[in-house]
Amino acid sequence: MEECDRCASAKKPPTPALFGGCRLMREFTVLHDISTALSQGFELREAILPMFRKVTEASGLRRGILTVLSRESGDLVVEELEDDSVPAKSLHLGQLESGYFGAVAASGEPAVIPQLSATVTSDWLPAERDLLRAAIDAGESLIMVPIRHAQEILGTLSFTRPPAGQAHLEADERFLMVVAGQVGLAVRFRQIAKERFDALKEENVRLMEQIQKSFIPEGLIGRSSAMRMVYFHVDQVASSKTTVLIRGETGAGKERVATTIWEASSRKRRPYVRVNCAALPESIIESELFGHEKGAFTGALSLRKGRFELAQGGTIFLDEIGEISAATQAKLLRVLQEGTYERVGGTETLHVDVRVIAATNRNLEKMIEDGSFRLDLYYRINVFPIYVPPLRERRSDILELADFFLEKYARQNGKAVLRISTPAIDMLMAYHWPGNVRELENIIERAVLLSTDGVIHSYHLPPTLQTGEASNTASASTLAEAVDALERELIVEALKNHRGIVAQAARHLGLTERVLGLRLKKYAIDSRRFRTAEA
Ligand SMILES: Nc1ncnc2c1ncn2[C@@H]1O[C@H](COP(=O)(O)OP(=O)(O)OP(=O)(O)O)[C@@H](O)[C@H]1O
Repeated sequence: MEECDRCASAKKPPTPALFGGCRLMREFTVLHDISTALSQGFELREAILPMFRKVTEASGLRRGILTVLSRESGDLVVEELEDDSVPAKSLHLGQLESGYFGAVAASGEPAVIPQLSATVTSDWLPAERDLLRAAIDAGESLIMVPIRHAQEILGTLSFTRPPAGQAHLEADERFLMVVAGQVGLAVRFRQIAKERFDALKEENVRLMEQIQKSFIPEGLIGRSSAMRMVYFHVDQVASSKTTVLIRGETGAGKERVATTIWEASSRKRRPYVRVNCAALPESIIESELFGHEKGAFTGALSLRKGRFELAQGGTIFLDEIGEISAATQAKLLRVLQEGTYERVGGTETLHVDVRVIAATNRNLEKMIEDGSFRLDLYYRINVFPIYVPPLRERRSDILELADFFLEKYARQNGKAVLRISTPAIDMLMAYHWPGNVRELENIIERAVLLSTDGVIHSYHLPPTLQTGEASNTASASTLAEAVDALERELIVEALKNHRGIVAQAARHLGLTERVLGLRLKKYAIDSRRFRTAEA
């Protein structure tokens, strides 16, 4: 390798050719590789082991050892070492100043021992001797440098050098001091990251416990952890006047959540005004929201109060807020910022004290990018976002919701519908619910109306739910097979309802006992199975 300019101009031979050719140039390259290695991975190990490899490959040094002072116990601990014959993790080198490694860390000065075998004394800890046993036996040298970050000592970095290379220990020390500077940064960065990560983890556990214990608001069904998170947020925000933005797919329950917030708030006895921004034509939305003066436009025969005025002192729920026009966005922004507005066609400035809850299923961030939603309005409404998850992400809520709607619509329609059959439950569970809770509610309402025997069967559910597997008709590729599957289900249901008594089940199905017996044989149904089953 060629000399670098610095070696040549110094008019002295290049520093010893340990790296082959000019050591300075090689060191520079290696240091670059080392800093790249140290920036990898979240765990210290993922950075240190590649660093050891780079150093040993480039320099002929061996047996990298990293010790780090524990920030909790103050002990010096072997964090990583290259020689995997030594169980590093069990090596605690004790408090600073005990032993040889501790002395280097405490003094903050590097140390070089040219001949380990001749130097190890009783001052060394047994753990240190174990750590370097192979190097002592091989007559190697030890170069140890402190690791610092700013002025704080973090630990030590050491390598050994086989006997043949002992002439270069000074250059090794200088090189390792530079490496130690980079290692110090890497260690400190990961210590801080780990402490923050642990603190967040603890906070997370605490919050999850709180969420598990948190209240379940009346009228909101579902105990899935996703919904508990919603309840937790409702609980946190309800009593304040903070603007809330509820997000989620259509039918997921955003309006239900908004109503719950109002019900749980101190404004419960004050007005609650709902506005569906998507349902109002652009031409009238402003006058709907802010009212208009008499004669403001053709047809404005008298003064009309807007929804904000009607909600004075209470709460306004702006559903589908993503649908409002640019002009209305500007006016809304002013209301949110200053609490003032004028009626359409009016000059009098009105002051409002209204808590705003908004909801949308639109991607507002994308709308901001497109220029169809104002960023400043977004900041004003996105003060406390609550995300209502889609039903397919909280399947454990499906049955509870289905039972809730079953009871509601049975009561409303004066019907004694008591339960949902197992195949129907399977279908409800297997479906992907693009219309979310609203779709489930509509389906149960319809099924309650269709049911004649107090049970919701799979055939009471609409064809969109007939996913084959769920309705036990997965292999029903022909009409005959589908009919068989349905017949089988009806027979099983009848047997369940009549505790396995074939005569009663047959009567219920309008069959003779003999015909039902033949069917049981055909479908390999054992009626005795239902003797203890729930009626
Ligand atoms: N967790 C729930 N518990 C009980 N009923 C619910 C729940 N979630 C939703 N519902 C009911 O489902 C139906 C649809 O809910 P809601 O109108 O709140 O949905 P949404 O997200 O506001 O829909 P959209 O985006 O179409 O306005 C309503 O009848 C509502 O009462």
